[in-house]
Amino acid sequence: MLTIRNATLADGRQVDVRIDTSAGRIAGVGSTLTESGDSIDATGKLLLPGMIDAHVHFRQPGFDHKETWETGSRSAAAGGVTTVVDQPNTDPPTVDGDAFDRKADLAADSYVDYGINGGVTPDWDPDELFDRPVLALGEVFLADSTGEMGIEEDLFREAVERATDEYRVVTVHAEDADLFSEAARERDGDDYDAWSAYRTAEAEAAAVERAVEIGAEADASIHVAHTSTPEGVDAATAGGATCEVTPHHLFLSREDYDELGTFGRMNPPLRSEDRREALFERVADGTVDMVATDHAPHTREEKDASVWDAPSGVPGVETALPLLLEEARKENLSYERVRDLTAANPADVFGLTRKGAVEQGLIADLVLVDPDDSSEIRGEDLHSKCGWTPFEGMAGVFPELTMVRGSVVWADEESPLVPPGGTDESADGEFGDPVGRNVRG
Ligand SMILES: NC(=O)N[C@@H](CC(=O)O)C(=O)O
Ligand SMILES: [Zn+2]
Ligand SMILES: [Zn+2]
Repeated sequence: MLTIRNATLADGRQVDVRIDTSAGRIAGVGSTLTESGDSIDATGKLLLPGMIDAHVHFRQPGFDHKETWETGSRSAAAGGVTTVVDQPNTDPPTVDGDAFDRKADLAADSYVDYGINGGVTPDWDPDELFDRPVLALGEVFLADSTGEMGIEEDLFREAVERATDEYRVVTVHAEDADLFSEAARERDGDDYDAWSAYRTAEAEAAAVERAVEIGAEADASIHVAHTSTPEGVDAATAGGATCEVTPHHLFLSREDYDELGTFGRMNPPLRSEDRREALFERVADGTVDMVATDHAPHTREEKDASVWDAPSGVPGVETALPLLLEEARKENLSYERVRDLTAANPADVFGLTRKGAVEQGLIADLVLVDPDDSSEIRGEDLHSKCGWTPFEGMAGVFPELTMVRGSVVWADEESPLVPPGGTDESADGEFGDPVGRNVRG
């Protein structure tokens, strides 16, 4: 047993939290718990449910040079993410039984819990896929992105119907390539803003509307990935779908291209400051269901290309919760909102009923934070294999301690707990053992 004493929860309650470390569960939450076993003093510290990141690309199999399950999940643990959902655009793409099994073997190296999504291409094998513990279907690409997995509408409809029969959520990459601006393609390769001019906001909104329409006809659970515009959020919400927003669309805009160059190229692209602010409002007011990172690392060498040739995608799994906690520290978001965006709502949308809250009986996925300890985000301090971040120089509040099912997977040098038999020291903390498990069994 471990007692975390006098911690502050997101709703402001100061409680003792008792953890059954062998069962990996929260044994009690209250103000008068009798201590038994080890205890740590968490006075002045914030205790949150671990972040559930519904959208990561850990790049294995096939692209180990960009990220691996070990490096990606370490980055997650150091950023307070205790569950990730990996997307199917790997090599091979996760569209059949063998590809799923291969990825599941690689995920055994994960430091945090994980779900593995199934993907859809013309040669997908749903029977084999749904014979496996697939968490959800998606991201299903309605336009090409990294991995060129864009599909036609009739196949999308078929996939939505099958996923619904299998009681799975369908996560959609909603952009309509017919509405991309071909005129923008004439702009120079170092005119980085051209990428946002090319993959238009209208292309997102139209694709979201179509996807939720098809979803409604099948009575499906549609989740719109990385909605980058207020119009996209409003179309998803109006269509009865859930949606996610990424940190890069919340904290970066077209005005950052001068600084970022191709390190600011992703799909869907960065939008105007006005749209970024309107998106932030929808995150703060509860219209947006969750923040998910779309952690999509590429190497510096790959990004060293024209805006038309560089790959799309940015890392984000380690900086998402810290950036949101910085907004809460500045009182732009409530801690309860941060908790709902990063844990309670993803747990609810993806059916992870034993995760997502600091409550007795739930799985002990926990993050301990000093809420006032803001620090500078630097790519060199982060643990992703790619070694860079688009948030360089911004402020974040990083976890002191991250726990997955009662095991310490990350402890920074201020942490009151160190991982028993931790694997190795990193510059600013220590990892425990890789304890990640498939959340679907
Ligand atoms: N978002 C991106 O720009 N890239 C993602 C794929 C995706 O989410 O579309 C990637 O896997 O690189
Ligand atoms: Zn996508
Ligand atoms: Zn993605």
